Amino acid sequence: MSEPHADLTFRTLEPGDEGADAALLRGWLEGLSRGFHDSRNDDAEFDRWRKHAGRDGAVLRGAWPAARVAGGTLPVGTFASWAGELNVGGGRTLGLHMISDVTVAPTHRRQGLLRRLMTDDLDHAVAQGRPVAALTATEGSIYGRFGFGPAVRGRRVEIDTGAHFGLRDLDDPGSLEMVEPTEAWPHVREVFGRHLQATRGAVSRPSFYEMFLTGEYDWDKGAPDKMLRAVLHLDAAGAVDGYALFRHNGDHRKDAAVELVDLAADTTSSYLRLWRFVADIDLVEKVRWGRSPLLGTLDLALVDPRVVTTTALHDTLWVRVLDLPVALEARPWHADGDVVLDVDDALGHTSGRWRVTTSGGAATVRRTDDAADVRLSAESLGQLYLGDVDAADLAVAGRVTGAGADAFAAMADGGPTPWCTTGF
Ligand SMILES: CC(=O)SCCNC(=O)CCNC(=O)[C@H](O)C(C)(C)COP(=O)(O)OP(=O)(O)OC[C@H]1O[C@@H](n2cnc3c(N)ncnc32)[C@H](O)[C@@H]1OP(=O)(O)O
Repeated sequence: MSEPHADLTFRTLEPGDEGADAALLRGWLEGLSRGFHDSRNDDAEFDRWRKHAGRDGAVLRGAWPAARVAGGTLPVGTFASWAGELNVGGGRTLGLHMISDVTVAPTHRRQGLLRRLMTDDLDHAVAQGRPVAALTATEGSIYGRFGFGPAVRGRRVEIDTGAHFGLRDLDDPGSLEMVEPTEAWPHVREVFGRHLQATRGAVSRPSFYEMFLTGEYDWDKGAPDKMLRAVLHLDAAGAVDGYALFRHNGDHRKDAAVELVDLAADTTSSYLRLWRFVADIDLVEKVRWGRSPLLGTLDLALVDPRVVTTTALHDTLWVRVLDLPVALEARPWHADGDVVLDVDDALGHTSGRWRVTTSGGAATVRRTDDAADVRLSAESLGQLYLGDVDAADLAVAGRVTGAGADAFAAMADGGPTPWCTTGF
């Protein structure tokens, strides 16, 4: 039997490398667009994409078929990754391997091409010393087999900002200023940077967020985002400590609504004042937001919680542990204890038995030959890693087993619930 994929050439490309083959890069981008059913890209779009992917230091993997009828630059598989940061709780961030742009052409689907690209890429992540990998998924059925679990969930909400909207206590010494999104951008970047350091489950933003949050270009529309608006919140001393980016949906009748694009703030009073602002916009009585936490400060500050309707609940971040001791020692723990985990990891990165000893909120983790107290898969480990799902609930579902499951759950389970407002 011949080698699998013997007819394909596997390459990695670095868009940030000036000497990279521009024709292959262009082909890679077109392969990606084809895979996601997007339109072709013009020269300006290619330049824009390359600039941002280059700034991220992205590594692009692809599989190219031998040229037959076509010119040979379009790959039949695409896969991108780069280094970022993940807040793992307890005020700590870890190096993150961020994965995106995964496509396989219809001619080559279900022949193990994604498996090959994923295996190569995770090996690369380990070689780079990145302890955790993450992605956002198009389908829930793809990534569990590779050790990723849905680790952060979020909600799409519609908020009735009419007569029933009211906040309990809003004692805000600060003020608001509407500015152009490009003027807001340096502040948006700084406030978000603090949000990343403070929020469990938050992920650093890829470079393309600048284009997206300044309205320079909306990739979905293929045009600048001329409807984007920005407001900054300033504290009593005049320093920017919060922002909201939003756009009106263009409907000036019954379905007039504001879509909240992004909102972050350093303090609760700044956060709620920004919500008050968005809710008070005239001629609009609906605000929609796709990045709401499962239960957030706004929900708890509302006089009438029923003004919030959850229109969708989704997984926002899939996580895969690559270096188990580094990952588990970085996250917070909630009870002292000592258990031996036996992890079933089909790709091998976290396989085997590990003694986890917790004391005073911190863990030490060592490889061991001792008998296991707890058994779980790499996928379950990824799912419970940030605390979105309790180990106790996974135990009830039969996904964390063994005599030490209750002890492990007591050690691992505890807030806060993670929240991620970054898509990639
Ligand atoms: C992070 C991101 O970018 S998410 C975006 C994912 N991409 C898309 O949704 C674009 C459209 N889909 C595709 O391009 C392809 O179908 C891909 C990339 C999802 C899968 O690529 P393929 O090369 O067909 O996957 P591959 O053959 O390596 O499959 C590996 C395993 O996953 C399974 N699998 C692959 N895709 C799916 C799926 N969509 N649903 C369920 N199982 C799947 C295969 O059956 C196989 O299982 P096995 O190991 O038990 O035999």
